[in-house]
Amino acid sequence: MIGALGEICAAKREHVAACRASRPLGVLEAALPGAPPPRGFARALRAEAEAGRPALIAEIKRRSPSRGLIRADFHPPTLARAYAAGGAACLSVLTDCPYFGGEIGHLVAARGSVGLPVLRKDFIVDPYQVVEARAAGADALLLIMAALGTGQAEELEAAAHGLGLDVLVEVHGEAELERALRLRSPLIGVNNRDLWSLRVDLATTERLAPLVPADRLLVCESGIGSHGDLERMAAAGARCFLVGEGLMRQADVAAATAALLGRVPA
Ligand SMILES: O=P(O)(O)OC[C@@H](O)[C@@H](O)c1c[nH]c2ccccc12
Repeated sequence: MIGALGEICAAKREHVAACRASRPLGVLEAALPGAPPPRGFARALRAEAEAGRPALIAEIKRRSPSRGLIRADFHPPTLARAYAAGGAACLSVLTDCPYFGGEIGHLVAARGSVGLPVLRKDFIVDPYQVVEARAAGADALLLIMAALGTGQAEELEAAAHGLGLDVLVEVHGEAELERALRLRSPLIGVNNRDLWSLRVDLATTERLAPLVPADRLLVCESGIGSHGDLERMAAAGARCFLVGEGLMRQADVAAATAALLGRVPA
């Protein structure tokens, strides 16, 4: 693999090897019974969508390879509470370190300060990371089809489901969507950002939404900056929305979240 995604996944494999050496899988597994029970990530999204409200997954994201530093004033528990106050249905927390400035501790801290279900947002390439996610209290994780073979994705999904984690399966093209639909997860994320070139185009969701079967829940990801963008994506058929930068750049995160959802005048 070449490009941004290839580089990140190669670095991730090395990182996982180092983690495994310092904290063997058996140690992580021993921590699982002490982890807080899963909160039902897919269930929370479905409840919002069925009530006719846009279901927001609000993301805690310090930096990114394409945008550099996004938020200097970065305190995950405060951000989690602001998102909950603004009306988010779920949280997403970046736990990748070198590229996104995250760490697993951010997820633990954010989750501990609110009652919302939390997605571990990372580049999951190894079953070790699935156990690590659940041991830290994650309620769901992301699988990126562009980074995984179908068999590998199936194996990681089975591991996640086996631990009670929900899975958001991410695609950004027709071939990836076709492979994603062979998995069991009801949550299909269409990423408007191409993870190879890092370019964002909301038309990606418009192109792929008609190809997502009605029994799956479509999550529109990336590049949503306003309530108008959200309405455009809703018109394309999305009922769930994953938003990071557009909210992370605002001084008043709770007010910005409510405005994005159209709960107060924008
Ligand atoms: O900050 P944005 O443009 O609102 O995007 C959020 C989220 O979709 C994005 O962070 C993301 C989607 N899929 C990913 C995979 C890895 C890292 C990051 C992502």
